[in-house]
Amino acid sequence: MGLGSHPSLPSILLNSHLDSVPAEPSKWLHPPFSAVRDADGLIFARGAQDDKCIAMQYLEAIRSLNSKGFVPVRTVHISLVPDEEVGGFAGWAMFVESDEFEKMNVGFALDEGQASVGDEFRVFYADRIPWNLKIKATGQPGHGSRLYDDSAMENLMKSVEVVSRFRESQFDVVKAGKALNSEVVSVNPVYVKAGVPTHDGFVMNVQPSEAEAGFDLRLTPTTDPDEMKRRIAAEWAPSVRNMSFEIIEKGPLRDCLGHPLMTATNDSNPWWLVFKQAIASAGEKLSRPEILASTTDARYIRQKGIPVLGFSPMKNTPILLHDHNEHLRDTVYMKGIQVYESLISSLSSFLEASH
Ligand SMILES: CSCC[C@H](NC=O)C(=O)O
Ligand SMILES: [Zn+2]
Ligand SMILES: [Zn+2]
Repeated sequence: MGLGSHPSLPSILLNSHLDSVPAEPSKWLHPPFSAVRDADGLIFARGAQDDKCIAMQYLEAIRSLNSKGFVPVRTVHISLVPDEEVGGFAGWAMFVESDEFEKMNVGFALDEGQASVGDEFRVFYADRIPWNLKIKATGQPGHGSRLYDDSAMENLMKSVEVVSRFRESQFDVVKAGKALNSEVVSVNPVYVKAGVPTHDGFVMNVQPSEAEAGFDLRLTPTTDPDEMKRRIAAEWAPSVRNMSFEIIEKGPLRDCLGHPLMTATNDSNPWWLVFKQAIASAGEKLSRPEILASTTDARYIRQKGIPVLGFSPMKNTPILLHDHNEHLRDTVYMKGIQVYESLISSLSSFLEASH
C-alpha cells in the first residue's frame, strides 16, 4: 500500500515502538524472547502486548488490504521506533523535529493502547506525563544512640510522610469511584538512599548527614506544573528543613500553543468519528475514552498539534505489560488484524478533514 491516490492530503501514521522492557527469564513459564505459543493458543513473549503485537498487526492488515486490491486515498505510513521505554528522547522526541517527519505531513496517528479485560476495546486520548523526582535531605550527623532534631533521615522521613498523605488523597478519589487511576496525580516511592556504607553493609551507630528518596510522579494532562512545583518546594522538600529537590520532566505537558496534550473524542474531531465508525463496522465496541496511566510516544506527536489515539486491539485479555509471563491469545491477535483492516481502510479513505 503506502502511497495514497491523493498524496497531497495529510497522511495516516501507524506507530509502534520496537523496544521492550527487560524480562527475568527465571520467573517466566517460557523463555521471554522466544515467542512460545502454548497448547491453549497463548503466545508468551516480552512485547506480546507492549507492543510488538500492533507492529505486526499493522503489517498483516496492510498485506491483507493489498491482496484485496485496496488503494488508499491518503498515504499510510508505519513508524517502528526505538527507545519508547526510556522516554523517547533519542526516538520520537528527535524525530518530530526532523524534516523527514515534516515531509510525512501526518494528519492523524494511531499509537499503542492497553489490553481490556472486558468485551470492549479501550481507547486513549491523552497520556499522563512522568516526572522523576529526587528529594534530598541533609542534616546533623551524630551518634546512633542520640535523640536530637534535624537529622537528615528525620528530615527525609517527614517528607516521605507528607508525600504519602498526598498520595492517599489522590488514591481516595479513585477508591471513592470519582476518578479513574489515570485521572489523578500518582506518586510512588521507588528508592531510598542513605547510610554510611561499610564493606558488607552500613555503619549502624552513625546517623548519616545525607539522605535521598526517589519518586515516580505522574501528572494528568491538565495538572498545573507550576502549582505542582510550588507544592514540592513548600511541602515536600522545604528548604527550611534542609531539603532540596530535582525534577526530571519526561516529556512535554503542553503543545506550542500552551494547550494540554489531549486529542478530542467528540464531534469536533472528524478523525474520532471515523475511528469510532470503523470499530463499529468491525463489529466491535469501545469503552469510554481514557487517559493512559503511563505514557507513550503519542505525547510527542500530540505536541505537534496532530490528533493521536492510543489503541491496541486486545479485549478479554489480562493487562500484562511489563509483567512476568506477558502473553496474548492467538485468536485475539488474529482478530486485531481484521480490526486494523477496518481502521486503516476507513481512515485512509477519509476525504474531508482539514488535516
Ligand atoms: C521516562 S518515560 C517512560 C515511558 C514508559 N512508557 C511505558 O511504559 C512509562 O514509564 O510510562
Ligand atoms: Zn509500550
Ligand atoms: Zn512499556
